[in-house]
Amino acid sequence: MTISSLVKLIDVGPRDGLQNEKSPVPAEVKIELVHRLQAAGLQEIEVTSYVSPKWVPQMADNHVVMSGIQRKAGVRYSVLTPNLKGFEAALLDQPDEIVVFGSASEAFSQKNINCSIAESIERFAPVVEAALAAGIAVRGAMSCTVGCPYEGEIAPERVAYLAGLLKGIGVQRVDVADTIGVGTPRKVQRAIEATLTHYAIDEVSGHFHDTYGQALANTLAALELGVWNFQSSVAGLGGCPYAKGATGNVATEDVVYLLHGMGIETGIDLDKLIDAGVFISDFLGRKPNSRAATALINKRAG
Ligand SMILES: CC(C)(COP(=O)([O-])OP(=O)([O-])OC[C@H]1O[C@@H](n2cnc3c(N)ncnc32)[C@H](O)[C@@H]1OP(=O)([O-])[O-])[C@@H](O)C(=O)NCCC(=O)NCCSC(=O)C[C@@](C)(O)CC(=O)[O-]
Repeated sequence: MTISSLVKLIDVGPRDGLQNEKSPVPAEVKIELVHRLQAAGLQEIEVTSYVSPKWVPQMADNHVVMSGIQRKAGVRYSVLTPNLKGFEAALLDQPDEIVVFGSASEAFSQKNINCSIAESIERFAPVVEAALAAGIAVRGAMSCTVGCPYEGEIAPERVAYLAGLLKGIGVQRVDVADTIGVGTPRKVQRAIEATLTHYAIDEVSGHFHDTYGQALANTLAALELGVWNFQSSVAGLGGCPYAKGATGNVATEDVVYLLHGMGIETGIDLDKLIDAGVFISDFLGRKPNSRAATALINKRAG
């Protein structure tokens, strides 16, 4: 398989990146982050989630954030919707894409969305149907495709099983997520290959957390299989509230540096992206968790 000469990145920083922050991040800051990401050339941004504010308080301002964004033509804004209640709320804010989020691990499904895998599919089915009827695209996030914080290693067959269930209810494309960042290249490739038994390569994206420093290697391994859609988080923000100890997604800056270094186009201006990462990191009172950003910031400082 040839490596694609073009890669599409979905920055999930405003959602996956910020959902785990303990102190509330004001809606204006989230909106400004989205504006900076789109100005840097991101064409897909995962903005927020319509989940229970009791479960994830940081995303309680979903409506304020979504309605406060000055949308840029050509940019796709996606949001997470776990059930019809979330979808109905999201619909008012007109996302371009909704994301239902399932898990290859039963235990993680219970901890994250309070139901079994089978029950999650029953909940997602009417959401998918309603979204497609409203002309909204549907993505499915598949958590724990290589490892689970509660069950340990996850076999590729379980990924194929989940992918098949999502395909069966009409989910158009899926993310192969290494939620806790335990994956290494061959394991990640097996999870992707399992997904490819139900989805075409153009419908599969990689979503790698960087807990063990493997996310860039895993990105390269996915590229080698022909994957050309990836999720990443500006400044390496994030973590999942139901995956203790897991760190953020791979930093978008690091992925862009890797891709541009390989001659792969992303449409992203790395300098502007770094500034977006500095903006949100300054607000959070820390340095961007990106090796490329740190190196280039030091270089700028001379
Ligand atoms: C899914 C539920 C809602 C089920 O939660 P539940 O308690 O089973 O739901 P319920 O239907 O019994 O409702 C309980 C209460 O929640 C309310 N409720 C019910 N649904 C909604 C909604 N959509 N929006 C707002 N409120 C809602 C509902 O109205 C009710 O309110 P009450 O009567 O108690 O006041 C809950 O478990 C939840 O919100 N979980 C949040 C999970 C989450 O956001 N996790 C993080 C994102 S996933 C992730 O990060 C992984 C990913 C995608 O990045 C990929 C990867 O790396 O793996």
